[in-house]
Amino acid sequence: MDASVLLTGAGGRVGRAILTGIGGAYDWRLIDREPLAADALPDGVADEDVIVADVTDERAVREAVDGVDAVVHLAGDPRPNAPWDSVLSNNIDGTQTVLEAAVDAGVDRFVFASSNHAVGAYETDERTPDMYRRDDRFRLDGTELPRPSNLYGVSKAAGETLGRYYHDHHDLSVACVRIGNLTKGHPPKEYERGQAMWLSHRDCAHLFDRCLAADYDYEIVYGISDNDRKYYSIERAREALGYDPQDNSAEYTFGGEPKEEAEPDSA
Ligand SMILES: NC(=O)C1=CN([C@@H]2O[C@H](COP(=O)(O)OP(=O)(O)OC[C@H]3O[C@@H](n4cnc5c(N)ncnc54)[C@H](O)[C@@H]3O)[C@@H](O)[C@H]2O)C=CC1
Ligand SMILES: O=C1O[C@H](COP(=O)(O)O)[C@@H](O)[C@H](O)[C@H]1O
Repeated sequence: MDASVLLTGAGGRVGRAILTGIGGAYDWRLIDREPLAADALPDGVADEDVIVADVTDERAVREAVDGVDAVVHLAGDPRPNAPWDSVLSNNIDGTQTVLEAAVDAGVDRFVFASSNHAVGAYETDERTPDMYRRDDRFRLDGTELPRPSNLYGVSKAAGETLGRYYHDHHDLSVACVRIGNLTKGHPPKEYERGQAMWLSHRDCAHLFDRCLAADYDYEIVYGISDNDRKYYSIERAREALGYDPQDNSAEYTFGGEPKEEAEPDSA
């Protein structure tokens, strides 16, 4: 029998990438505060498993987690410039509400959509733009302390810490994925930083699949493709989760077009 998974924020960009890639591999329950488009639903999801609710609504969340094996928690305000009242409610309170309900319901694992913005302040004037380039050796590996870029990044660091708390005190397996820049079809165009932290749709789906299948306690990993340009290590994701990404922004021009075979990367 397939594992049952609650996916929060199912109608968004990351949710759609996951459902397109691994929609057939799990029994899904989907929650989003916006109604989900019919074409966003994997085959076979029953109407009662598609829930329109806010993740700060404790009663709705408790009903939603009842009976699932795992939670993939994506719902939140994804804007790097989001104001404090929004990230406090949607991202921090929402994450705590889902975690508390998950442990009370006996859920085994929790996968949290963290962000590059939890560590954006490592990108100092001294390091940039060199760190975005192929031959630069600077790497963050997930063991460093958060250094958020903005209040949104603070909310993601808070989510990681909430995950740590619920893991330590309630024995919940928790994987925090510091997602880079998810872009469909090609890396972000003419954006060195974005190309260094590109996460393709198929690598995104595969990474979240590994988060749902591997055995771990508490992990913080980077969610990027195997880009030649990178300043995030993906070694921990490989080791702890069995992540094996297929895409690389170097296979595209700076403008985002697929390169001809054997065309060298100039950056
Ligand atoms: N797209 C990206 O490149 C990255 C995304 N992330 C994180 O991944 C998660 C998903 O991001 P995206 O799919 O890009 O955003 P999105 O805005 O496309 O999707 C978010 C979904 O969550 C829902 N939502 C928001 N607040 C909610 C609430 N309080 N209750 C219920 N549903 C709510 C929205 O209706 C939307 O469908 C976010 O937590 C974001 O911070 C992190 C790093 C990069
Ligand atoms: O966390 C996020 O990061 C990505 C990439 O950040 P950016 O500053 O390079 O745009 C962003 O696109 C996404 O909306 C956000 O949730």
